[in-house]
Amino acid sequence: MNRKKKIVLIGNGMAGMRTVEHVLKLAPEAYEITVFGAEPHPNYNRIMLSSVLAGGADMKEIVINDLAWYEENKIRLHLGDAVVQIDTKERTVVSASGLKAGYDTLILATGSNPFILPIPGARKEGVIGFRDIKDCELMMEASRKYKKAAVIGGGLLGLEAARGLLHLGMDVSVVHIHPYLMERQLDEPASRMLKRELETQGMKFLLEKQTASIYGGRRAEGLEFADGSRLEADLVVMAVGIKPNIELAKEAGLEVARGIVVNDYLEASAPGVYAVGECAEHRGIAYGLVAPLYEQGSVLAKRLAGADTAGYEGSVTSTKLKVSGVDVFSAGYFNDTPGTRSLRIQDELEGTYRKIVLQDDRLIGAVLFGDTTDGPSLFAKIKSGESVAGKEKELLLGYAPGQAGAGASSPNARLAAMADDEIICGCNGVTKGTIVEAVKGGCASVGEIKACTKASGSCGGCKPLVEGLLHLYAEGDVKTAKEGICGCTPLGRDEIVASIKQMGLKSVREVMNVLEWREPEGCSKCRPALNYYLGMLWPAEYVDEKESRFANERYHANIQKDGTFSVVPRIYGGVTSPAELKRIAAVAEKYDVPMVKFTGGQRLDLLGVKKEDLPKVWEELDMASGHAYSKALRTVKTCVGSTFCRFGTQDSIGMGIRLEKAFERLNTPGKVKLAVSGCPRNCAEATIKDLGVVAIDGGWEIHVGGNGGVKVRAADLLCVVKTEDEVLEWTAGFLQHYREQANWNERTAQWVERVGLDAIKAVLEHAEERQALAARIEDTLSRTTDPWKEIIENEELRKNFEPLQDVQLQNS
Ligand SMILES: Cc1cc2nc3c(=O)[nH]c(=O)nc-3n(C[C@H](O)[C@H](O)[C@H](O)COP(=O)(O)OP(=O)(O)OC[C@H]3O[C@@H](n4cnc5c(N)ncnc54)[C@H](O)[C@@H]3O)c2cc1C
Ligand SMILES: NC(=O)c1ccc[n+]([C@@H]2O[C@H](COP(=O)([O-])OP(=O)(O)OC[C@H]3O[C@@H](n4cnc5c(N)ncnc54)[C@H](O)[C@@H]3O)[C@@H](O)[C@H]2O)c1
Ligand code: SF4
Ligand code: FES
Repeated sequence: MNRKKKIVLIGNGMAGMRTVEHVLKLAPEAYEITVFGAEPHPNYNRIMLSSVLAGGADMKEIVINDLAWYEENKIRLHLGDAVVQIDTKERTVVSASGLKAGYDTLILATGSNPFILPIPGARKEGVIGFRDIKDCELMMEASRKYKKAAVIGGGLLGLEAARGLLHLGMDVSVVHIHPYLMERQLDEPASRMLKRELETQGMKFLLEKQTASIYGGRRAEGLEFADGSRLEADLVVMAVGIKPNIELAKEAGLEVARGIVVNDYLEASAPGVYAVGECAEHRGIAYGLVAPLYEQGSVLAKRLAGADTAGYEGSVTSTKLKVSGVDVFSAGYFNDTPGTRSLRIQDELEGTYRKIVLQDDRLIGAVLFGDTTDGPSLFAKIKSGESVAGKEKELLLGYAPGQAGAGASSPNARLAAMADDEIICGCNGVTKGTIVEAVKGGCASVGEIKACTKASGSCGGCKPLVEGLLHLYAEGDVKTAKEGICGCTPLGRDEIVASIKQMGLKSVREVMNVLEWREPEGCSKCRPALNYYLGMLWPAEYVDEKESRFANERYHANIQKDGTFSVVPRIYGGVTSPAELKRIAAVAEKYDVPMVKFTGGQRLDLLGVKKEDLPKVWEELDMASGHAYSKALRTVKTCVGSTFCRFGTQDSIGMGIRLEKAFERLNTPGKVKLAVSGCPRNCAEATIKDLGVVAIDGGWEIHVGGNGGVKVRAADLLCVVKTEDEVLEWTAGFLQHYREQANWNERTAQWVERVGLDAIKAVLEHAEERQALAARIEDTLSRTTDPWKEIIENEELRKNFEPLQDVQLQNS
């Protein structure tokens, strides 16, 4: 059997992983792939950090490929483990943790580091760059404690950081060395308009200021400038440019200049070694924007997959500032220099500015402020280098002279006039033609177009244009177009569930075929959702489709960032015994479990278990699965209650254990946490749980829809009952109603908020309906088995836990 060739990728960032994605598409079986990432996160969209800071996205939304994706694609991923040495003769790399990996092909995609001004005080606490999740978190944390922020650098990054800090409630001053902002992208009039707009948003500016030092104690307290003046600041963000990260390559003896020197096929100076992204220098240029880096990745992937490809010839770039309420676009050479001529138009009333720069009848640059709709078509003309002789005014005005009015200059008219091969999404290289085709093929929302074409999936700057094309070319009213559960279907959850019921559809594949899924294989959003709906509707017949579940649910353990797993056995009501504790301790010792920890839900977590040890660990623990990895009933937290507590009015432990034993193994749309408190002092924090039971004199209160996570929500009081049996019946009714009505992946807090407590009460207060729901949940529960036990007893299933044989990686 032929040995698969090995790719080692250093740098789990945007350019490197885009290259790997392409290779997997073009030649899925050709390589064993190992990825080292210095950051402790899976591949994420760095561009979106600005939006995270400005409150437009959350960290979860910016993940491009989650850990399950790596697992599914058999990529060996080492997170938080930087490569520290490359031996280009032996063709090996060594990581900080001492791992040694051999390669046939090595891809360096180490990106850049922020440039930190070498001034006194630059290493003080509170002085940071803005490059990664860690920086973003530091800024968010600082904004909770401090008030004054200074951003050094009035370029794209500095202004986006400043906008984010304003959103976080800080008083923000931008310190810029030049007389006007974004001088690398804008001419002076556009820059002045930009400054005025940002000032109205609350940003302050100190222009032509050179920072000489940062003063303060251990933490920064302010900036001192070369002219002797000072600015107070508790947080200093340096955004004065970037430096390609080339140290590793340099030490390995590769040719470097500003970046790692590569040829048109991204080859570095040693055999089998390539570089892509910001760390690479091609024909003297190291780029700092994703579009050219993705172009490089595409060429390299084709090369590695053995597909025909022309070499990479360099890129003309365009930029768009991602600050809400401000539309700025810049492309090519926008300054007036000898041999160029420029045309400009400024409308102070409308707050718009347009400038085009020409050389020898060709368009070589453009700046737009206020309305950037024409950015893509101007950029296309710059890239094509075609003659625009006689069309200069048309380009400047956005319509042919004499055609003004009658909507000739409206964004729609301009979108309609664009040629099919004009690029709409620069980040992902998607043309107008591709988007129109997707719309005509049935994509009915920006989300669906993104899923089909990737357009608008990176910086989001092209979203208004994508939306414009959608409105222009969709057949029927887009506003009433349904938001499907994902890009594979225009159908919503309710329509899908109703069709499954009415047509008696019994498998994921059948649903996709009958309901005419656009993507025959579905995606990671719809497959698990369909698997859930089918299991919920047909508890007796439906056989759970393991491959439609996420990696955690397939392995019945939570995958950790180093590739090991965490094991949480079920400890009913949080009550254990010396014998059980001894067994857990013995297993932890035998399998070298690096950490045993109490969870927030009063359970024990064995962290760092190797995949191949999981079945043995479960077997020797001889305890039920705690389902800490799945959308299911997790824990029932209890307080001491009347058994020992002098305030307790009821037996909260006994009630908690009854509930946990009654509903364990139950699949639910989102995870479900319960708690029981023995009196209104509520020590078990029952009112921030999906369902919380609180004892009162002579009965129990049942609260629902609580959440203690990112968005805290206090639960709503559903009812007050007298007996434990009634608690059981109402809980059964509530959980089954949630199972039947909520969207997959929707927690009770979101569901209760969406449908309203009154609507839920109206159903559950009806005794017959409540009992019917309880009967249905009982039927489902009677068919469940413990997943750990199932694997322990089944040799075939145990094989899934054998170590991957196909990747060779040894400790040095
Ligand atoms: C806040 C922000 C907003 C931005 N907005 C835009 C935008 O709107 N449009 C745009 O086009 N561009 C934007 N950019 C720039 C864009 O994000 C970068 O050009 C792009 O991420 C570079 O990709 P890369 O893969 O070369 O580097 P990166 O994405 O930085 O990835 C490199 C990775 O390699 C890792 N690494 C480094 N050394 C090692 C080692 N020895 N071993 C293992 N791993 C290592 C790093 O930790 C990093 O995770 C923005 C950048 C930032 C910071
Ligand atoms: N929307 C976008 O496209 C976007 C957003 C953020 C970042 N990025 C990219 O990320 C990278 C980093 O961005 P950046 O803005 O740091 O780099 P940059 O090099 O584009 O801008 C740095 C700015 O800092 C100023 N500066 C330099 N020294 C200074 C000093 N001592 N005091 C005050 N100002 C000083 C410069 O005049 C310049 O305007 C770039 O490649 C950029 O293209 C792009
Ligand atoms: S909630 Fe009441 S019964 Fe339970 S531990 Fe607290 S004080 Fe005691
Ligand atoms: S231009 Fe950045 S996502 Fe389309």
